[in-house]
Amino acid sequence: MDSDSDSDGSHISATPPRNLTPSPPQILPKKPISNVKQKPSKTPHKPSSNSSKFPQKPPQIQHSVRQSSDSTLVPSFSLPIKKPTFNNPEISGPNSIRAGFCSFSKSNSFTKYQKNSLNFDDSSEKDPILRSGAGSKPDYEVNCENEGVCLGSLKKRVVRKPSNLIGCGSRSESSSSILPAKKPKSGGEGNFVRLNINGYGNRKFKFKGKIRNFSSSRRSNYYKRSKRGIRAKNGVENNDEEGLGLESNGKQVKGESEVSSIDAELIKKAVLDVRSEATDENLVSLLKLTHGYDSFRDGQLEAIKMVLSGQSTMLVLPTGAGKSLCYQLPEIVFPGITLVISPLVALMIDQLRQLPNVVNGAFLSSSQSWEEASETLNLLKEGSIKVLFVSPERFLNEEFMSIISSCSLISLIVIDEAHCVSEWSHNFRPSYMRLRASVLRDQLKAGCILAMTATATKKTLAAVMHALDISSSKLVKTHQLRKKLQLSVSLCGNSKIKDLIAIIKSLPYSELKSIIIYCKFQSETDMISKYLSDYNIRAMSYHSGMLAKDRSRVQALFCSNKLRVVVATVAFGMGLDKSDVGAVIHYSLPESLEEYVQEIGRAGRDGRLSYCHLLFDDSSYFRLRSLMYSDGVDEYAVNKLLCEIFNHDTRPNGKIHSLVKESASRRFDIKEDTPPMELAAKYPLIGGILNKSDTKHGLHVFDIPTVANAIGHTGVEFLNQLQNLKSMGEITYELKDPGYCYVIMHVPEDLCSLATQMTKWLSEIECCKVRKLDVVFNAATFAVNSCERAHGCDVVQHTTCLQRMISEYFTEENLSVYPTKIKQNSPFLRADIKVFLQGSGTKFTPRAVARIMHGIASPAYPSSNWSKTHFCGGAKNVIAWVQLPLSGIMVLLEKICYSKGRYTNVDFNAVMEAAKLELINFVGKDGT
Ligand SMILES: Nc1ncnc2c1ncn2[C@@H]1O[C@H](COP(=O)(O)OP(=O)(O)OP(=O)(O)O)[C@@H](O)[C@H]1O
Repeated sequence: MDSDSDSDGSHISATPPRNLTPSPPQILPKKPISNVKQKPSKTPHKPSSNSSKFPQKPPQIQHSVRQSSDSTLVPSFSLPIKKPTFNNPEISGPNSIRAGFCSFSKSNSFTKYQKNSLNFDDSSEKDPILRSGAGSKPDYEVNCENEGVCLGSLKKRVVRKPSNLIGCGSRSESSSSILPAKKPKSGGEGNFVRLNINGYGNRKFKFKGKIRNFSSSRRSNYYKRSKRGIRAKNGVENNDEEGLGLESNGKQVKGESEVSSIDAELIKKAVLDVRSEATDENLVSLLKLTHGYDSFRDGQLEAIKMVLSGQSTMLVLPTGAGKSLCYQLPEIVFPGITLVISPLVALMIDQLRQLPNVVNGAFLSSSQSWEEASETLNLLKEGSIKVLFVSPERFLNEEFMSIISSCSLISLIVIDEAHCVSEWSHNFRPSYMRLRASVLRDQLKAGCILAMTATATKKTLAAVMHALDISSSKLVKTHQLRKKLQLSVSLCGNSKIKDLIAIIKSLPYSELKSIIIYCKFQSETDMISKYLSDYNIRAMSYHSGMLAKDRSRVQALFCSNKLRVVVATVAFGMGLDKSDVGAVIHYSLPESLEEYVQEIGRAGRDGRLSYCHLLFDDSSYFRLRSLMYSDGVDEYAVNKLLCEIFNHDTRPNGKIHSLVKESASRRFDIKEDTPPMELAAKYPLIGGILNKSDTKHGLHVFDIPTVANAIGHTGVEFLNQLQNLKSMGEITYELKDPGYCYVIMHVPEDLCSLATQMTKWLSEIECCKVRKLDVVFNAATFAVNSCERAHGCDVVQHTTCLQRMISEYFTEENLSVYPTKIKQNSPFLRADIKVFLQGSGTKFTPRAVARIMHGIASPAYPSSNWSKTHFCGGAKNVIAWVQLPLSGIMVLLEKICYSKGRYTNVDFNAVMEAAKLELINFVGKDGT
């Protein structure tokens, strides 16, 4: 499975693998039939077993259908990073790089905006907010001026640093004066990975791409937008039907001209007023001056007041409800810095852009060169940065921790996407585990913690609040879904893709100018976007397998309304603040209600009525459910791993030891990252490297010209692609013997019981993920089959019942309301396992057998070995003549049928149990 994460850090544990066999694509005509038109019928389509349940014309909708926004408008989101291209370093000499394949370090370019700053020197003693929320370093100053509050030069432009590529001299001029005395070590983060090109010496890659002046583009955007803003205030263009205080485009961009029109003295006074008394009135005045909004939205004021009074707060607001404001306002009022921990560089960039212009912001991510990271840290030490966005991986870096804790007063630590702290969330990230109250409060002396999320169940919230030591009374939570999202569901007929076309061609979708379609697999996105284009629906795909520049292009086209439909994997949408997305269609079942709520939350951020449709079917649910088990481990494997880690003879205490990742992954059948061969199938560049490289100690050493020539790339293209793969987290290079390094401090007394505990914990996480998928499927099934079709629900529209189920799920953690469709046994299962074991001479664990029966590959039992057995199945082409509807034309259809595994509809655990019994019979002992 394609996890498609563009995240900046470690993989989520127990997440399906990147590159498993995709689900079966739908039958596609070789040539589109342009004259086949979908006529919307007058009456709702009657559900039938073999046709789409989606009516050609949906039932009456009370609200007017949204129109596209003015296409001449400036995009509400423009990508600030333009990947620099290399000045062609024509590769002529024997230049070689050592490339080790691993994927724990994900790379992203460094961008830093310096903005006009707001500085303080008020005495904290006089000030209740400074006393309560400011931590324990009252002597701290941030560029103090004589006046209590001062604004930086209003004319100062936002400076955008050129992107850091691969540490080959792309450091900006200005950074030279503030280089740290010591080059940071790569440490535990895998950062600062550098390309070692023998023979280049000091030769620099020049920054060839034009450095876009972010400031000037923002300024011109502002001029265009501010007109709308004014009109909105006059009521001409205010479409805020919810009365949430939304501007017409849901967003007001701050430009310098706007700041310059504001009297700095007013902001200064407003800040001082809030500091002395954080009343509603004082806060609204400050909000208006800094952000231009007239009022707060639901939950904002309550959260801001708590934070300003130094009380750590858990904030749960729906996507697009305005969580960022809840730290943006306090950060202006607080004297010290605000650290915002954010999981994705894309999110950091977006949030950096949204900072009010009076605040200096920067970000640090694990992919920066040490020069750039040092530069930011130096600015931080100088007190020139008020808000710092950091990746959670930073908190694993001792050097960062010691710098940050020694140099700055940290008034506030914000944890964005805080559900990632909990292993019970839909998106647990091990790097978030370090974020504990003990680290944030005791080590960093943070004055206050603000944890924010849009999607967290009761169990997840409890875990997050426990980890961050937030009292249960400090939870600010509003309804889980924004109003005005119309939810509908349909069970697919024979052809899912045709159902999709029917939906898009019928009202209200046919009138919408901005639609996102979510798919599970990368190949699906390409296939569907092509299909839609063939039907004259302007669509493009977006997934993490694409080059960064292509992804940026798709996003920019979409945001400027030049592209109507984006067909994307989960990789699309984080940090996307496009207000006028009219619809989100799920072509694949989301893995959890959390994922569903996040993704539909990208529609209708402008407060207008928007549409969300979920298409589902049994077979893709079974397939997804199987894939949920692809990362799990056996107790047997955990035990073996622990024995190797704590081997007394070869690994004495107190010394650094390592475990080579790839071989360990294979030996213990524990999923590591995408293996090179799988990458090669996906990326020709990797195939070229594998063909032309010498392998030494697990590293691939190769000569750039040879490989670049072999695959028909120029040197620049080659290096760009290499960088791109690094930024996607697929590869790193110049790593020596990539492995896990560790020091044994204390050998656990009983490795066996530790292994049991660890396996139990991992399997609970696995079960939790499976149950989340079951809940989505059951909710969809209930809507289609059992909903009473009252209170606004009908054949397809299920806003009321889905909203009720979502709300129940998030408040009650009600995971098993409806019986699952998965079978607990099959009459032939044991016999099939027996035949399989007799026909293979390899040793298996019950999990390995169950995986094969479910068609899932694993490191020790790759699909190349087992996919041809009839238990696992394999890819094959089916060609058939099919008559097109309404035309009488016969067309040749080609369908690639992918392996599904014979027993995907039988519960994985039940298959494991059966395998265990057969293994006992077969080898005479318990499953080994
Ligand atoms: N009080 C307000 N009045 C009007 N607009 C607001 C207000 N607060 C926030 N906004 C706007 O709402 C939009 C969404 O805000 P923001 O990005 O903070 O949402 P979010 O809750 O963080 O969403 P997500 O979970 O998707 O990241 C932004 O364009 C922001 O400027």
